[in-house]
Amino acid sequence: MSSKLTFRNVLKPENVITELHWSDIRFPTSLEAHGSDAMHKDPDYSAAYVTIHAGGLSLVGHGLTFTVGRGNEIVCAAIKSLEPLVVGRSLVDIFTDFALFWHSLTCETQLRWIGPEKGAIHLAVAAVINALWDLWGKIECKPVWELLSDMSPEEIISLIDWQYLSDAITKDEALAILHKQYPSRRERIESVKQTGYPAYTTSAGWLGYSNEKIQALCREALDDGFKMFKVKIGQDVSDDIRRLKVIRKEIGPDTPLMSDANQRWDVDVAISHMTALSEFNLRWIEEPTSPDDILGHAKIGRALRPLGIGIATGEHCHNRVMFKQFLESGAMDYCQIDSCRLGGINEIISVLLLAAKFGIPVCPHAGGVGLCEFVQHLSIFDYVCVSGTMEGRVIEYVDHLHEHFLDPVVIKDGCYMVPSLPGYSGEMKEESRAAYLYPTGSVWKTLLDSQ
Ligand SMILES: C[C@H](O)[C@@H](O)[C@@H](O)[C@H](O)C(=O)O
Ligand SMILES: [Mg+2]
Repeated sequence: MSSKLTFRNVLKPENVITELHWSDIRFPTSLEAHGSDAMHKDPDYSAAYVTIHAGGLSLVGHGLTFTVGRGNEIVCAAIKSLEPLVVGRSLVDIFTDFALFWHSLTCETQLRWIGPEKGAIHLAVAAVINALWDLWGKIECKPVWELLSDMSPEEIISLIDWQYLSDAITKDEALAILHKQYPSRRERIESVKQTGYPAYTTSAGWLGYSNEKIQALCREALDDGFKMFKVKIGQDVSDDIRRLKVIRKEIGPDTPLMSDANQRWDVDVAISHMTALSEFNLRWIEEPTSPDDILGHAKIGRALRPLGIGIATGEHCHNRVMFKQFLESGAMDYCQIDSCRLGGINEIISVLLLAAKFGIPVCPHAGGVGLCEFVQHLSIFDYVCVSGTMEGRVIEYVDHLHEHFLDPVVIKDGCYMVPSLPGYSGEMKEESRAAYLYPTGSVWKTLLDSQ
């Protein structure tokens, strides 16, 4: 079979991208400490939001990348710099050789200097690529997980830029992983439609919440059917012990509980701090130290695994090359892909395949705006086409800002229900985009005037 994608649907050569728009949308979540952690005390969950229009098409692609506030200024400027690489391109050309187009964004000979494939420019790539996947799903009338799950193994691997991967995974190995799961895809689609995909909630455990708020939110989450929780830690040991006691009292000693330090510690401090918390039966410590410190994570992992604590990381992992090193060196027990930090689905698929090869479960990061909406598609695809299992896997859930989306996630009994509308589920309501536009939208006008 050819590795180039063939069109099942209606695209024509004249469907050329005519407009790429970006806007700076921010939600004042810091007012109530939603999303707060040991390093980000005042996050305003924000989206550098992109729309893509093409000639002869009424459908519009919507995408975003996530920041926690002022970073939006820089990411929006980076999206603007990508505009000449996107406008004027034909959709048929993009989708028939998506890897080539992806490479043209990440390897543009002047822009690549400020990456390559990391930081603001890569977040901007993610916003554009997310919008293109949304558009593709809408054109093919399928939710993105289904668009992907209807592709042959050869088509799937044609989406990936294979540069820098061959020492860890070859195309043949990737094909073998995908072919192994191919015959049983239908059974898994039926099963995930019935049961949904398990979620854990972080919403009860933000660092800035009082004891009373944590208690109330734990009870609410248990009533809603959540069976797994995550808590923010990392200030000082005694404060963490206080918070962990409150949570354990509410959820019981055995309910899976994960912890997240958001890069707070030096390596040795991480080991001693987590050793002091070992009585709380924590399944993982997430981002214990600098997200770039692969050897440091490996060292922490060696010290904490005997205590039953695994290492989770990935939400700040720049690209497939870093994931390759984390996975190959045994520095990661849970692989937390981020839908907006990696350069969109094309790069994420390569990480899913690496994780499958190294036998590490993928548990996506979703603590942000729109991230839950995106990552559900990725985990369902992983289950159907790549890993073939939900064993040890769980998707993060945060209970914030879903009301602003046209196709928000649906959680039942602690599980994500399979999305059914065409696209990537990240389209924000027009009125929300207008109200939260920074700094001129009505919500910000009122807030800024009152300060
Ligand atoms: C500032 C943000 O809320 C982070 O704390 C959040 O993404 C977090 O790391 C998470 O794992 O959900
Ligand atoms: Mg985290």
